Amino acid sequence: MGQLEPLRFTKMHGLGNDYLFIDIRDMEEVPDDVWKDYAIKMSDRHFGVGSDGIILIAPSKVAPVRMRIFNADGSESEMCGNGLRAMTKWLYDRGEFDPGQAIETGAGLLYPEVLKTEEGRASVIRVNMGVPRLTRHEIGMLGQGESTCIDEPLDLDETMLHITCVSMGNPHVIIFGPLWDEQTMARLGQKIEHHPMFPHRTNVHSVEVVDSHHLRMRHWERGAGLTLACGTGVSAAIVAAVLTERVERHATISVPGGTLEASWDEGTGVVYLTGTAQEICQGVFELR
Ligand SMILES: N[C@H](CCC[C@H](N)C(=O)O)C(=O)O
Repeated sequence: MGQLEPLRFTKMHGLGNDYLFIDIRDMEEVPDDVWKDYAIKMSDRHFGVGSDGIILIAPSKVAPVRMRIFNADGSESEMCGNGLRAMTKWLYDRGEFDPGQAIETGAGLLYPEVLKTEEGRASVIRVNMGVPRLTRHEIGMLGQGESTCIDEPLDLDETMLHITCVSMGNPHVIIFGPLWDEQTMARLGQKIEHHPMFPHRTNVHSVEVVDSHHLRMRHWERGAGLTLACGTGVSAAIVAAVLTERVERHATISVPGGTLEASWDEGTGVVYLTGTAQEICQGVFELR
Protein backbone atom coordinates (compact mmCIF):
# COMPACT_ATOMS: atom_id res chain seq x y z
CA MET A 1 0.00 0.00 0.00
CA GLY A 2 1.25 3.46 -0.87
CA GLN A 3 2.47 4.93 2.41
CA LEU A 4 0.98 8.25 3.58
CA GLU A 5 2.28 10.20 6.53
CA PRO A 6 0.30 9.53 9.71
CA LEU A 7 -3.33 10.42 8.90
CA ARG A 8 -5.39 12.58 11.25
CA PHE A 9 -9.02 11.45 11.25
CA THR A 10 -12.28 12.29 13.00
CA LYS A 11 -14.66 9.41 13.68
CA MET A 12 -18.32 10.45 13.29
CA HIS A 13 -21.65 8.71 12.83
CA GLY A 14 -25.21 9.25 11.74
CA LEU A 15 -27.42 6.83 13.68
CA GLY A 16 -24.54 4.39 14.05
CA ASN A 17 -23.53 4.52 10.35
CA ASP A 18 -19.95 5.45 11.14
CA TYR A 19 -17.21 6.99 9.03
CA LEU A 20 -13.63 8.22 9.43
CA PHE A 21 -13.31 11.78 8.11
CA ILE A 22 -9.97 12.89 6.65
CA ASP A 23 -9.36 16.52 5.67
CA ILE A 24 -7.22 16.29 2.53
CA ARG A 25 -7.62 19.91 1.35
CA ASP A 26 -3.97 20.72 2.09
CA MET A 27 -2.55 17.33 1.09
CA GLU A 28 -0.62 16.47 -2.04
CA GLU A 29 -2.67 14.55 -4.67
CA VAL A 30 -3.04 10.86 -3.66
CA PRO A 31 -3.95 8.13 -6.18
CA ASP A 32 -7.42 6.62 -5.69
CA ASP A 33 -6.02 3.12 -5.22
CA VAL A 34 -4.13 4.39 -2.16
CA TRP A 35 -7.39 5.70 -0.68
CA LYS A 36 -8.98 2.34 -1.51
CA ASP A 37 -6.28 0.60 0.51
CA TYR A 38 -6.63 3.06 3.39
CA ALA A 39 -10.43 2.64 3.42
CA ILE A 40 -10.05 -1.13 3.75
CA LYS A 41 -7.38 -0.95 6.45
CA MET A 42 -8.86 1.92 8.49
CA SER A 43 -12.42 0.50 8.37
CA ASP A 44 -11.42 -2.94 9.67
CA ARG A 45 -13.11 -3.31 13.07
CA HIS A 46 -10.29 -5.46 14.47
CA PHE A 47 -7.06 -4.59 12.69
CA GLY A 48 -7.97 -0.95 12.04
CA VAL A 49 -9.98 1.85 13.62
CA GLY A 50 -13.37 0.40 12.63
CA SER A 51 -16.01 2.08 10.45
CA ASP A 52 -18.40 1.61 7.53
CA GLY A 53 -15.90 3.54 5.40
CA ILE A 54 -13.84 6.71 5.09
CA ILE A 55 -14.96 10.14 3.89
CA LEU A 56 -12.53 12.62 2.38
CA ILE A 57 -13.07 16.34 2.95
CA ALA A 58 -11.67 17.41 -0.37
CA PRO A 59 -11.13 20.59 -2.40
CA SER A 60 -13.72 21.46 -5.04
CA LYS A 61 -13.78 23.69 -8.10
CA VAL A 62 -17.55 24.18 -7.96
CA ALA A 63 -18.33 24.49 -4.24
CA PRO A 64 -16.49 25.42 -1.02
CA VAL A 65 -15.78 21.72 -0.37
CA ARG A 66 -16.30 18.22 -1.82
CA MET A 67 -17.27 14.96 -0.12
CA ARG A 68 -15.78 11.68 -1.38
CA ILE A 69 -16.81 8.40 0.23
CA PHE A 70 -15.01 5.06 0.13
CA ASN A 71 -16.87 2.05 1.55
CA ALA A 72 -15.22 -0.40 3.96
CA ASP A 73 -14.40 -2.69 1.01
CA GLY A 74 -12.52 0.17 -0.70
CA SER A 75 -15.17 0.83 -3.37
CA GLU A 76 -16.05 4.50 -3.94
CA SER A 77 -19.69 5.58 -3.85
CA GLU A 78 -21.36 8.62 -5.36
CA MET A 79 -23.16 9.67 -2.21
CA CYS A 80 -23.74 9.09 1.51
CA GLY A 81 -26.68 10.68 3.32
CA ASN A 82 -25.53 10.01 6.89
CA GLY A 83 -22.02 11.00 5.87
CA LEU A 84 -23.21 14.31 4.44
CA ARG A 85 -24.97 15.22 7.70
CA ALA A 86 -21.82 14.33 9.65
CA MET A 87 -19.60 16.30 7.25
CA THR A 88 -21.88 19.31 7.64
CA LYS A 89 -21.46 19.01 11.41
CA TRP A 90 -17.69 18.65 11.03
CA LEU A 91 -17.55 21.89 9.04
CA TYR A 92 -20.09 23.78 11.19
CA ASP A 93 -18.36 22.88 14.48
CA ARG A 94 -15.09 24.22 13.07
CA GLY A 95 -16.65 27.45 11.84
CA GLU A 96 -16.25 26.38 8.22
CA PHE A 97 -19.89 26.03 7.18
CA ASP A 98 -21.70 28.99 5.64
CA PRO A 99 -25.52 28.71 5.79
CA GLY A 100 -26.87 28.07 2.27
CA GLN A 101 -23.57 26.74 0.97
CA ALA A 102 -23.37 23.65 -1.21
CA ILE A 103 -21.23 20.56 -0.76
CA GLU A 104 -20.07 18.84 -3.95
CA THR A 105 -20.90 15.13 -4.08
CA GLY A 106 -21.07 12.41 -6.72
CA ALA A 107 -24.82 13.15 -6.83
CA GLY A 108 -24.17 16.82 -7.62
CA LEU A 109 -24.23 19.94 -5.45
CA LEU A 110 -26.27 19.26 -2.31
CA TYR A 111 -27.45 21.76 0.27
CA PRO A 112 -27.42 20.87 3.99
CA GLU A 113 -29.00 23.03 6.70
CA VAL A 114 -28.17 22.98 10.40
CA LEU A 115 -31.57 22.87 12.14
CA LYS A 116 -30.45 22.49 15.77
CA THR A 117 -27.29 23.08 17.77
CA GLU A 118 -26.22 22.09 21.29
CA GLU A 119 -23.59 24.21 23.03
CA GLY A 120 -22.70 25.76 19.69
CA ARG A 121 -22.25 22.43 17.90
CA ALA A 122 -24.52 21.13 15.16
CA SER A 123 -26.81 18.34 16.35
CA VAL A 124 -29.68 18.05 13.83
CA ILE A 125 -29.10 18.59 10.12
CA ARG A 126 -31.52 18.58 7.21
CA VAL A 127 -30.15 17.76 3.77
CA ASN A 128 -31.65 18.54 0.39
CA MET A 129 -30.76 15.15 -1.13
CA GLY A 130 -31.65 16.23 -4.65
CA VAL A 131 -34.13 14.48 -6.93
CA PRO A 132 -34.35 10.68 -7.26
CA ARG A 133 -33.37 8.97 -10.50
CA LEU A 134 -35.81 6.27 -11.60
CA THR A 135 -34.74 4.93 -15.00
CA ARG A 136 -32.69 1.73 -15.24
CA HIS A 137 -29.97 3.66 -17.06
CA GLU A 138 -29.69 6.26 -14.28
CA ILE A 139 -29.76 3.56 -11.59
CA GLY A 140 -27.06 1.54 -13.37
CA MET A 141 -29.22 -1.50 -14.14
CA LEU A 142 -29.25 -3.81 -17.15
CA GLY A 143 -32.40 -3.79 -19.27
CA GLN A 144 -34.39 -1.14 -21.11
CA GLY A 145 -32.44 2.01 -20.21
CA GLU A 146 -35.39 4.42 -20.13
CA SER A 147 -37.75 2.08 -18.28
CA THR A 148 -38.29 2.12 -14.52
CA CYS A 149 -38.27 -0.80 -12.07
CA ILE A 150 -41.28 -0.44 -9.76
CA ASP A 151 -42.69 -3.46 -7.92
CA GLU A 152 -41.10 -5.81 -10.46
CA PRO A 153 -40.43 -9.53 -9.86
CA LEU A 154 -36.86 -10.66 -9.19
CA ASP A 155 -36.22 -14.40 -9.21
CA LEU A 156 -33.54 -15.25 -6.64
CA ASP A 157 -33.77 -19.04 -7.25
CA GLU A 158 -34.73 -19.78 -3.64
CA THR A 159 -37.40 -17.07 -3.59
CA MET A 160 -39.36 -14.64 -5.82
CA LEU A 161 -39.20 -11.03 -4.64
CA HIS A 162 -40.79 -7.81 -5.84
CA ILE A 163 -38.32 -4.93 -6.04
CA THR A 164 -38.50 -1.17 -6.58
CA CYS A 165 -35.25 0.53 -7.65
CA VAL A 166 -34.28 4.15 -6.99
CA SER A 167 -31.00 6.04 -7.30
CA MET A 168 -30.04 8.98 -5.08
CA GLY A 169 -26.82 9.18 -7.01
CA ASN A 170 -26.13 5.67 -5.72
CA PRO A 171 -28.30 2.62 -6.46
CA HIS A 172 -30.91 1.15 -4.10
CA VAL A 173 -33.21 -1.87 -4.23
CA ILE A 174 -36.27 -1.60 -1.99
CA ILE A 175 -38.22 -4.72 -0.97
CA PHE A 176 -41.53 -4.08 0.79
CA GLY A 177 -43.03 -6.62 3.20
CA PRO A 178 -42.56 -7.85 6.77
CA LEU A 179 -39.18 -6.60 8.02
CA TRP A 180 -36.42 -9.15 7.38
CA ASP A 181 -34.29 -10.24 10.33
CA GLU A 182 -30.52 -9.67 10.20
CA GLN A 183 -29.77 -13.15 8.87
CA THR A 184 -32.25 -12.83 6.00
CA MET A 185 -31.07 -9.28 5.25
CA ALA A 186 -27.46 -10.47 5.06
CA ARG A 187 -28.23 -13.57 2.99
CA LEU A 188 -30.55 -11.98 0.43
CA GLY A 189 -28.86 -8.57 0.59
CA GLN A 190 -25.54 -10.00 -0.51
CA LYS A 191 -27.21 -11.98 -3.33
CA ILE A 192 -29.01 -8.91 -4.66
CA GLU A 193 -25.95 -6.64 -4.21
CA HIS A 194 -24.04 -8.90 -6.60
CA HIS A 195 -26.97 -9.78 -8.92
CA PRO A 196 -25.99 -9.56 -12.64
CA MET A 197 -28.83 -7.04 -13.13
CA PHE A 198 -26.61 -4.55 -11.22
CA PRO A 199 -23.22 -4.40 -12.98
CA HIS A 200 -22.11 -1.70 -10.47
CA ARG A 201 -23.67 -3.64 -7.58
CA THR A 202 -26.39 -2.04 -5.38
CA ASN A 203 -27.54 -1.24 -1.86
CA VAL A 204 -30.49 -3.35 -0.63
CA HIS A 205 -33.21 -2.54 1.93
CA SER A 206 -36.06 -4.44 3.57
CA VAL A 207 -38.93 -2.01 4.25
CA GLU A 208 -42.00 -2.65 6.40
CA VAL A 209 -44.89 -0.17 6.20
CA VAL A 210 -46.05 0.56 9.77
CA ASP A 211 -48.64 3.14 8.66
CA SER A 212 -48.99 5.90 6.05
CA HIS A 213 -46.47 8.08 7.91
CA HIS A 214 -44.05 5.46 9.27
CA LEU A 215 -41.65 2.96 7.70
CA ARG A 216 -39.33 0.50 9.40
CA MET A 217 -36.13 -0.55 7.53
CA ARG A 218 -33.12 -2.80 7.59
CA HIS A 219 -30.06 -2.23 5.35
CA TRP A 220 -27.48 -4.20 3.42
CA GLU A 221 -25.07 -1.65 1.97
CA ARG A 222 -22.96 -2.08 -1.14
CA GLY A 223 -19.36 -2.32 0.02
CA ALA A 224 -20.20 -2.29 3.73
CA GLY A 225 -22.76 -5.04 4.45
CA LEU A 226 -25.22 -4.68 7.34
CA THR A 227 -25.28 -1.10 8.62
CA LEU A 228 -27.33 0.56 11.37
CA ALA A 229 -28.58 3.31 9.06
CA CYS A 230 -28.39 4.33 5.40
CA GLY A 231 -29.39 7.91 4.57
CA THR A 232 -29.60 7.50 0.80
CA GLY A 233 -31.44 4.22 1.41
CA VAL A 234 -34.02 5.98 3.59
CA SER A 235 -34.39 8.62 0.86
CA ALA A 236 -34.87 5.89 -1.76
CA ALA A 237 -37.42 4.17 0.47
CA ILE A 238 -39.70 7.20 0.84
CA VAL A 239 -39.64 7.65 -2.94
CA ALA A 240 -40.42 3.96 -3.58
CA ALA A 241 -43.18 3.96 -0.94
CA VAL A 242 -44.83 7.07 -2.41
CA LEU A 243 -44.53 5.73 -5.97
CA THR A 244 -46.28 2.52 -4.89
CA GLU A 245 -48.85 4.47 -2.81
CA ARG A 246 -47.83 2.94 0.49
CA VAL A 247 -47.15 6.19 2.42
CA GLU A 248 -47.74 9.93 2.38
CA ARG A 249 -44.93 12.22 1.19
CA HIS A 250 -43.55 12.84 4.70
CA ALA A 251 -42.71 9.92 6.97
CA THR A 252 -40.73 8.86 10.00
CA ILE A 253 -38.30 6.10 9.17
CA SER A 254 -37.14 3.72 11.92
CA VAL A 255 -33.79 2.06 11.20
CA PRO A 256 -31.70 -0.16 13.53
CA GLY A 257 -29.63 2.85 14.66
CA GLY A 258 -32.50 5.24 15.35
CA THR A 259 -35.01 7.46 13.52
CA LEU A 260 -34.81 9.73 10.46
CA GLU A 261 -37.42 12.04 8.94
CA ALA A 262 -37.78 11.91 5.16
CA SER A 263 -40.01 13.76 2.73
CA TRP A 264 -40.39 13.85 -1.04
CA ASP A 265 -41.56 17.29 -2.08
CA GLU A 266 -44.24 17.13 -4.78
CA GLY A 267 -43.54 20.57 -6.23
CA THR A 268 -39.76 20.39 -6.59
CA GLY A 269 -39.25 16.59 -6.66
CA VAL A 270 -36.55 17.05 -4.02
CA VAL A 271 -36.07 14.54 -1.18
CA TYR A 272 -35.30 16.01 2.26
CA LEU A 273 -33.61 13.95 4.97
CA THR A 274 -33.43 15.15 8.58
CA GLY A 275 -31.51 13.56 11.41
CA THR A 276 -28.69 13.76 13.93
CA ALA A 277 -24.94 13.51 13.46
CA GLN A 278 -22.35 13.02 16.17
CA GLU A 279 -18.59 13.25 16.57
CA ILE A 280 -17.07 10.33 18.49
CA CYS A 281 -13.33 10.94 18.61
CA GLN A 282 -10.23 12.14 16.78
CA GLY A 283 -7.10 10.17 16.16
CA VAL A 284 -4.00 9.54 14.06
CA PHE A 285 -3.81 6.46 11.82
CA GLU A 286 -0.36 5.08 11.09
CA LEU A 287 0.39 1.46 10.25
CA ARG A 288 3.68 0.68 12.03
N1 LIG B 1 -22.72 1.94 0.62
C1 LIG B 1 -23.22 3.06 -0.17
C2 LIG B 1 -22.54 4.38 0.26
C3 LIG B 1 -22.93 4.79 1.69
C4 LIG B 1 -24.36 5.22 1.76
C5 LIG B 1 -24.98 5.25 3.15
N2 LIG B 1 -24.12 4.97 4.26
C6 LIG B 1 -25.78 6.53 3.38
O1 LIG B 1 -25.88 6.99 4.53
O2 LIG B 1 -26.37 7.02 2.39
C7 LIG B 1 -22.95 2.81 -1.67
O3 LIG B 1 -21.98 2.10 -2.00
O4 LIG B 1 -23.71 3.38 -2.47
